[in-house]
Amino acid sequence: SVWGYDSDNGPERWHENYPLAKGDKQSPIEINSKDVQHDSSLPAWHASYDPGAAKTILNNGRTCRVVFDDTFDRSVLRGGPLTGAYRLRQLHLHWGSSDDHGSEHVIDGVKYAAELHMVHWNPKHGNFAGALKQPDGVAVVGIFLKVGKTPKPEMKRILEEIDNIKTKGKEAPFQHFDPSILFPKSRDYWTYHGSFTTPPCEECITWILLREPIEVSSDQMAKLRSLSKNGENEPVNPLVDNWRPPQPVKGRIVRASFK
Ligand SMILES: NS(=O)(=O)c1ccco1
Ligand SMILES: [Zn+2]
Repeated sequence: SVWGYDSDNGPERWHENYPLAKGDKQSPIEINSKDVQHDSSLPAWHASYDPGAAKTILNNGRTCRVVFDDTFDRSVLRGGPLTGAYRLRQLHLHWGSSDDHGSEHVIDGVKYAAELHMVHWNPKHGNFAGALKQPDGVAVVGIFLKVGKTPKPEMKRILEEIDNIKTKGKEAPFQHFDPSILFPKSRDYWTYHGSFTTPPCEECITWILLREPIEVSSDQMAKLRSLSKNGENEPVNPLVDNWRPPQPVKGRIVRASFK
């Protein structure tokens, strides 16, 4: 059966069809501050996104994804650990069945309610498919979502669309959206080399994980959990717990831009 997050097709079995899943540079990982190397030479990262590049939002049965026009250098990420400008292709989220878990990366034992990924690729490799085969092919900015009392209004736009994409395969226009409004105040980040957290789990990602979580309300998390894995007119199967657990670090160095 197609890969997913259930007991019969979940992360423990992905390697049966996707051998890369057992590689030694897999993501996510657990980050322990005591093992992190502060690198004072790490530059700041910069995103310059064109709100006009946002196109659609869709439920693919595994996550809620916003897709951007990446046919030219329209919305790009540069700096930080990166060389060159990486094009924004899509953003999506991973979340739990309750507020106490849901993120993929775990920070000093802390699991956040959700984790938002902004996926960018390096145009020097021609196209996204080519970038997947390169160690410097893809850059993902990860933002943690923490449940609190002062939810960030910028998440509203995405969550308002949920009602239009309840079931698998549903898509809706999603335009005039600049995802940089989702960034927290601080630019502090951790970076390490890893993989896609979903099959085929290619090890082509420079991860840039923001230290400061953004806040969402418990109601907003409930909204996210109202998405379904199933298609219209199929038995309801809630889209929750679409996260891969931390993978072996295997001696990799995680650097921090901050002390
Ligand atoms: N979760 S992730 O960011 O590694 C991913 C999977 C597919 C595209 O992006
Ligand atoms: Zn992801």
